[in-house]
Amino acid sequence: MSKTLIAPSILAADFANLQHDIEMVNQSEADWFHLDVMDGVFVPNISFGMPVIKSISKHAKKTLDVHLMIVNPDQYIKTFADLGVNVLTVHYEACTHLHRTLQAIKAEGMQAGVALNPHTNVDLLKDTIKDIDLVCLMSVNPGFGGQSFIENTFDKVRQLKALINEKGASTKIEIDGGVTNKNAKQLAEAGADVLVAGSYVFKADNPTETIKGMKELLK
Ligand SMILES: O=C(CO)[C@@H](O)[C@H](O)COP(=O)(O)O
Ligand SMILES: [Fe+2]
Repeated sequence: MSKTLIAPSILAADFANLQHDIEMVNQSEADWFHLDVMDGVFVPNISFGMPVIKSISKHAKKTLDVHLMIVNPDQYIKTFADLGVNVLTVHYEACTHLHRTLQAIKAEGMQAGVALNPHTNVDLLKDTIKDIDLVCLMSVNPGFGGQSFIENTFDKVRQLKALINEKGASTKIEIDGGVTNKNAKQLAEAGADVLVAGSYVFKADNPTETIKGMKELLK
C-alpha cells in the first residue's frame, strides 16, 4: 500500500476564521487542500467561488485540489489555473466532451480529475482513463458536507483500481464524502490514494490531532 494522502475539505472549515483553518492545515500532516465549488445548478447548494479561492491560494502551502460541482466547467479552466490551482476535477455528469475538457485542463498546466456521482459506473471511464490524472469517487451525493458514507464505494474503488491496472494508467483514486477513521484504512487497502475529509477533521475538538491520527492509521 503506497502512502495515502489526506485532503481536508475546506467546506467544513469556519469561514469567519478561514486563515486560522488554512494555517492549521499548513502546519498539520495533511497533504492537500480540497476546495468544493458548487453552483446551485449541478448540485442543490452554492459554496464559494473565485474570490475565496484567490484568498486561500495566497495562504495555502500545499496542493490545491479543486472539485468543481458546476455545469459548463470549461469556461472557467483558465481562471482556476491563474488562481494557482494544481488539480482541477470536473464531474463526468457535467461534461459533454470529457476528453476535450481534460486536454484543456492539462494545457493550462494542471492535473486533470474526473468525479463520478455514486450512481455513475466506473466502466464509463474505460476510454479516457489514460488521460485522467485523478478519479474522484463520490461516496456521498455531491452538494453537502456531513453526509453518511455510501458503503458500495468499497466495490467501486476495487473496480476502478482493476480498470487502471488493466489499462496501464497511473491515475490516482480519490474518495470524497463521509470519510472517517472508521473507513479510511479499508479504503486505502482497496486502492484509494487520496482521502478527502471535511466534517471529520474540522468538527473535531482537535483537527490537527485528528489528521495525525488518520495518518497513523494509514501507515
Ligand atoms: O464534495 C463534497 C460534497 O459535495 C465533499 O468534498 C465534502 O466537502 C466532504 O465533506 P464530509 O463528507 O467529509 O463532511
Ligand atoms: Fe469534494
